[in-house]
Amino acid sequence: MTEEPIVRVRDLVKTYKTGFMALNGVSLDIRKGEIIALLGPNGAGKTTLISTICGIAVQTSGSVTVGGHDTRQDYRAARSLIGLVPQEISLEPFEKVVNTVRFSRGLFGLPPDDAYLDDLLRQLSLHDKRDQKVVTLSGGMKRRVLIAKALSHEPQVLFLDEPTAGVDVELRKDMWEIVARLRAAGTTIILTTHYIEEAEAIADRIAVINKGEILLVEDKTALMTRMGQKELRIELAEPVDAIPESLAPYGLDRAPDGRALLYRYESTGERTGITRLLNDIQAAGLHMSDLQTRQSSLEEIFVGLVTPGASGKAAE
Ligand SMILES: Nc1ncnc2c1ncn2[C@@H]1O[C@H](COP(=O)(O)OP(=O)(O)OP(=O)(O)O)[C@@H](O)[C@H]1O
Repeated sequence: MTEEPIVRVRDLVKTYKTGFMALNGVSLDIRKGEIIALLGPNGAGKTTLISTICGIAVQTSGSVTVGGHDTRQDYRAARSLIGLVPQEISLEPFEKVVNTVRFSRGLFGLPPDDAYLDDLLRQLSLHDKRDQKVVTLSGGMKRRVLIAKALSHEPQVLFLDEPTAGVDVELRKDMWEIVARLRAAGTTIILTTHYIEEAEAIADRIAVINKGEILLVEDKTALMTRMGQKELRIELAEPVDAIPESLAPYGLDRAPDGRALLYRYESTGERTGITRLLNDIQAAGLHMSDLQTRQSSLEEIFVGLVTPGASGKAAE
């Protein structure tokens, strides 16, 4: 039996006052306990989608339920299950870390629970900073405080809008570890990101959104296998000026220096044609010095999906 999704989005349309339709019929189920990454170019509608699910923006039509509660009819119950880490850092600079987190919890009408908050701060490696003023923290620590605030009322679902925008690589990896730990503790996580390697590193599922529409939602590994291509790089002992006519059917590319031939094939295909190609290369009188294969990255798949006219295959 499949479990009810923790977040259920149905036919969501959001038209702003300007008349701009930022969401055009989005439907999406988010499973309990997963990490789902929303990928999309600038202006695709990611923040609008998150804001609408969290009840910050009101949809024009369609519905959202969180834990079975409709976000319009039963806003408080739905919102109490959600933690939101916004894109912008918005913190009281002169407040102590622990107070700002306590305050967030209070906003949800929950009784104080310092044991929970201490535990949370520990989980986010913020415990030794609990009595420091926010203004004295580094940018990375401030982001952790935002996460602590978002989790202060013990929500089941955490939305992270661009959690690592503009942070350095080391901090980004720290953030990935935090996300992995939260997931292990049972939190469902929805994140938007511009960094495709971020989605590749931490998400279980990928949703690609473009121009207010969801283009696909798929298991990350399955997506990479289904849409990924492999490239075989055949290094040649002697450079060639042109690809021999007999090899034309393989659609090979020649490396700019003529020292390698590139062959692309479906990674899922049973017949890759490689054995025949290698025989034909030898028959054409070329000598190979090395072979390397490379799997296309999520980034290449993504660009193929959202760029008009790019890789016809991915746009199918
Ligand atoms: N309050 C608003 N009024 C009018 N248009 C808006 C409003 N907020 C967003 N938009 C427009 O809606 C579209 C989607 O914006 P949104 O912020 O959801 O995209 P996004 O995918 O989060 O983009 P980014 O990656 O740049 O953050 C954009 O074209 C944006 O200009």
